[in-house]
Amino acid sequence: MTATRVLVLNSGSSSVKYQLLEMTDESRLAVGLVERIGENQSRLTHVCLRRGSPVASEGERRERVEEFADHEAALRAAAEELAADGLGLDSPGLAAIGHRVVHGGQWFTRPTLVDDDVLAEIRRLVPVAPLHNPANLTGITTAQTLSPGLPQVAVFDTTFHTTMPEHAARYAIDVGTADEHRVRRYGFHGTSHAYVSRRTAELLGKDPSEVNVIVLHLGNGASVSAVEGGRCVDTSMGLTPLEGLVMGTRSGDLDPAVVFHLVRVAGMTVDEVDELLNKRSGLVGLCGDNDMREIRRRIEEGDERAQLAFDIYIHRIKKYIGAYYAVLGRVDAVAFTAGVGENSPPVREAALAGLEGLGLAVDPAANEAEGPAADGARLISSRDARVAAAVVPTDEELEIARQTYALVTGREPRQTG
Ligand SMILES: Nc1ncnc2c1ncn2[C@@H]1O[C@H](COP(=O)(O)OP(=O)(O)O)[C@@H](O)[C@H]1O
Ligand SMILES: CC(=O)OP(=O)(O)O
Ligand SMILES: [Mg+2]
Repeated sequence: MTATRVLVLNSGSSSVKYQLLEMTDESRLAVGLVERIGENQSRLTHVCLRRGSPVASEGERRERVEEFADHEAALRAAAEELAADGLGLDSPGLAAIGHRVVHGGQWFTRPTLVDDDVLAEIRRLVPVAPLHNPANLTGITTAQTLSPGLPQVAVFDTTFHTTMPEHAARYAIDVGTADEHRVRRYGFHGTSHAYVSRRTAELLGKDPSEVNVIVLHLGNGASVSAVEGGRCVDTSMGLTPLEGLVMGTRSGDLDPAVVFHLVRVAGMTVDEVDELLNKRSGLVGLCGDNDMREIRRRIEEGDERAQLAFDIYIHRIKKYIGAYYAVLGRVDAVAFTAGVGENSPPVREAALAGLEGLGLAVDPAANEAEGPAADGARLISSRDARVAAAVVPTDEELEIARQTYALVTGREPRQTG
């Protein structure tokens, strides 16, 4: 049996998303999610879409609610579910496992076959991606144990941003100190920004090299990037995934002196400030909820705290659209993606409201409608808008699978959407 399948693991701080793909036609054989890892009511949801052997029926959805104490336990459970469908990690059809790795520093400019040196480098970057890289490492080492000898490929969030020019990547601090400690802007969600900017070009009927796109990746973590002819020229996240937009639990941009103030005047430790800015800020810090659905529901009921949190969130997005418009000079499209970007018409409407002077205008009916394309990608701008606005669902897993399969087979990755 030729090995043409790729398992993709996207390990987040408290969840693992996984997908098994058949790369000859890019179909999904199984998808799953383990949420609330480390809590006593973790939940595993597994859907088998095509049988590997006659055990489970197609489209069967299974759920397990139990305690998965850590990412290793979660991955072992996911592997059991795959095995129950005859799609186990030891099946001969599996060509490789592709891992999303959030921080790859400056050096990983392409997907990389994992060896001990690569693992050591990902470990060295833990201090600058404390919510993500430890989970990514556990994902890789557990997969190595469960499928010894199988190629493990790391696909980095930072890679797409390594094309940023020096004037966008450097902070204006002492050069010697910055270089010694590798303090610079790396950017994240790169796999998503790459995929969505290409898919947006395709939606406009153009080659990626011809279009300039502002991509708004609005998930729990959120970032925006300026993509010029297919290359990233600026992005809102920096040394860590804390800079930039207001996020579910992270503050995004603030005056760095806020940190000194909280340490010196409020008597907080550096670790306490770190926890405040990463976990108790953003939407949750402002109004107690980080889920945009719940925030919109509260706004409908007249809740003022939820309204203010929403307004701050939108104001920051607008500032970045303006900034990246200036960086790019000419913009062909603004694309919304990830959980909030794909599913929240009020966010898209508010983010582009009042930007008619920049050539941006939303068609209210299109903004509410479902997309005609199979993947849901669609234009939401009004006819007279000079700059397109689009909803483009991201597919980090497909992109990681393509990169992984290309690396192990020695072929170029597919470039469509
Ligand atoms: N139907 C919806 N309407 C508004 N927001 C939504 C909807 N579905 C999901 N979201 C938002 O998307 C977020 C998750 O986005 P996602 O891209 O999956 O994040 P992550 O990959 O960081 O876990 C949720 O926290 C919620 O705020
Ligand atoms: C880098 C980052 O913020 O990732 P996520 O949105 O998955 O938390
Ligand atoms: Mg995400």
